[in-house]
Amino acid sequence: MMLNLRKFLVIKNLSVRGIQSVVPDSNLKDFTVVNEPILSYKKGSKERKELEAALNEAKSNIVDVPIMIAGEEIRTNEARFQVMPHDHQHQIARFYYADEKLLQKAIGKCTEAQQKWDKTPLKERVEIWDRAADLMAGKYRQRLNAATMLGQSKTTIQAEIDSAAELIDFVRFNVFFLKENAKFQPISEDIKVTKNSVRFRGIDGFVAAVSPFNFTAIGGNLSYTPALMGNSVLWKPSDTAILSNWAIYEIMREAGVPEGVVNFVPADGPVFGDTITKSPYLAGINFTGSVPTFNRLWKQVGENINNYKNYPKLIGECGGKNYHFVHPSADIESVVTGTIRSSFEYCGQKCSACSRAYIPESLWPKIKEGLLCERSKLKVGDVSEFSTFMGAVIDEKAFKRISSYIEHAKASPNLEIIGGGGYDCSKGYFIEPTIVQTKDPLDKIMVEEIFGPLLTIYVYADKDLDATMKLVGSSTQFALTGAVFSTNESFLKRALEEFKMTAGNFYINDKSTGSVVGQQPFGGSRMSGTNDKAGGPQYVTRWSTVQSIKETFVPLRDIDYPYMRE
Ligand SMILES: NC(=O)c1ccc[n+]([C@@H]2O[C@H](COP(=O)([O-])OP(=O)(O)OC[C@H]3O[C@@H](n4cnc5c(N)ncnc54)[C@H](O)[C@@H]3O)[C@@H](O)[C@H]2O)c1
Ligand SMILES: N[C@@H](CCC=O)C(=O)O
Repeated sequence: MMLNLRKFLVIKNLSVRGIQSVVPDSNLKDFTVVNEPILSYKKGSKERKELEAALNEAKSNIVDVPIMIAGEEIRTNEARFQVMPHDHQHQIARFYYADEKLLQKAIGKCTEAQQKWDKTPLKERVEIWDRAADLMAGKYRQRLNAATMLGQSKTTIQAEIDSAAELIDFVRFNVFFLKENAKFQPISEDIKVTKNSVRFRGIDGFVAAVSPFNFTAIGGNLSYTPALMGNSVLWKPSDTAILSNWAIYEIMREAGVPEGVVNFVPADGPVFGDTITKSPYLAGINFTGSVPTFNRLWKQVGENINNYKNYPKLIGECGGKNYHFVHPSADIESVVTGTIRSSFEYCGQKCSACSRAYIPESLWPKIKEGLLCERSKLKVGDVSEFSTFMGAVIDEKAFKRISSYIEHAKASPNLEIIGGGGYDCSKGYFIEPTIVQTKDPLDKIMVEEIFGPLLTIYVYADKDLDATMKLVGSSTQFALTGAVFSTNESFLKRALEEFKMTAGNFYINDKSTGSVVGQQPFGGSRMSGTNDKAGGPQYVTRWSTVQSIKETFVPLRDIDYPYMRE
């Protein structure tokens, strides 16, 4: 019996001998990337003139933004409008909600498109992304910035670092990281006998990208990075970032992303969440937003777990209660400048914004003086004016939430408003940059995410340094960003250990905001998110389902093992 079988194998394997590897190399040429430069917008500069023209154009139009499903433009009977937060009677975009039926249609088309898209060689995808980055950096830079400034109430510099630099960086660096990751191939001990390889595959099904209002770049990253890796996507933008997100969609289409690969589907949040989590084809959720929304989605996935074709991948980057911890040895000017910028740039609506600070009694008089002096110089108003430091908060809901904390501060005996505290929504949703001092380090104002221009300070007795350090990690459920200020090396070493689990992004003698793609990969731990580090090298691989392939070129001969014949 054994002999006969061997004979059979020998004959069969004659044809195996001549076969070469059938697994193609990725063929990605090597290259390096650098971060997109931030333009100056000085008076008379080319970029300033171009931005002014783009702002005028965007202000004088209401852009009609359809739902896009596999290239089909869809409009429903009920139109909605995006307004300028700093002038809420001024509409800049008209858009429509996809209802459950349209979302089901999008899921079908998207899942179908994935099959073809995943076969597109990496090289071709990389070329599309390269073209897109060039379009964003050149021809469409000011369209993106103007849409972000007017729609999300960002000042020139805040738009430039978001909808220009960070967005372009996401597009370029994710391609770079894909290429770097593709370089890794597993060990093949003798290539003439066996070749081992891995290849990236998209996930069969669809990925739901759900993006927040506060960063245009995040919308682009959440939707197009899964697409780069061979997935197809249903992108639900935020209602308050429609215009800038639509610009990204149009640019990616012009660069060559085929119809159906990313489908632009504004929708009511819960309707979207309920529909995608019910679908057996849900391959993943790429979410950035608040904790309650992500928790709801996660629970719904759990409830539907028996229905899916794949275990859906869940990425959720959520909120924060970010801190500045100041040691008695700190450089006062750095503390003041960093805290003002972190707490109040973009109205404190960066997930990384400082909203609680711990300051030693010995430095408090000088730091207080500095903070109040700098705060009083901040101009709040129309973001089209180049002297404006901050615009309005995003919408009425945010305005009410933030002003309720100001009212809480006014009413509480433990809290004192030492700067700002005013708010007015008659024209735009304006809230003054506000500084509160608290006697209670565990008051809700020091614990909950507020997401607005409100900084609370707890002044600690220098002798209570150790106990105060403990408060940083124990006060809140979040661990997104944090900063420590000190000129004492041994204290900094200690802080590095003690604060290890309190922040996914940790800063030493720098403000808690301003992460840069490729430089400070971004994400928080604990309830601040799954910490998949957008802008870092691993992020792209999260959106791939990798296949390992073993090819054997030498015939298999033996069923038994040598020791069995001894
Ligand atoms: N960690 C990070 O990287 C990061 C970055 C930016 C923003 N954020 C966080 O985002 C929040 C602010 O953004 P936001 O106000 O847009 O957050 P949000 O949670 O209100 O909304 C985020 C997105 O979810 C959608 N949504 C709402 N309910 C939904 C549901 N039931 N199912 C599916 N989608 C639903 C919204 O329409 C929006 O598109 C803050 O908490 C901030 O800290 C975190
Ligand atoms: N990249 C941003 C955070 C994004 C969240 O809003 C920063 O670090 O300032």
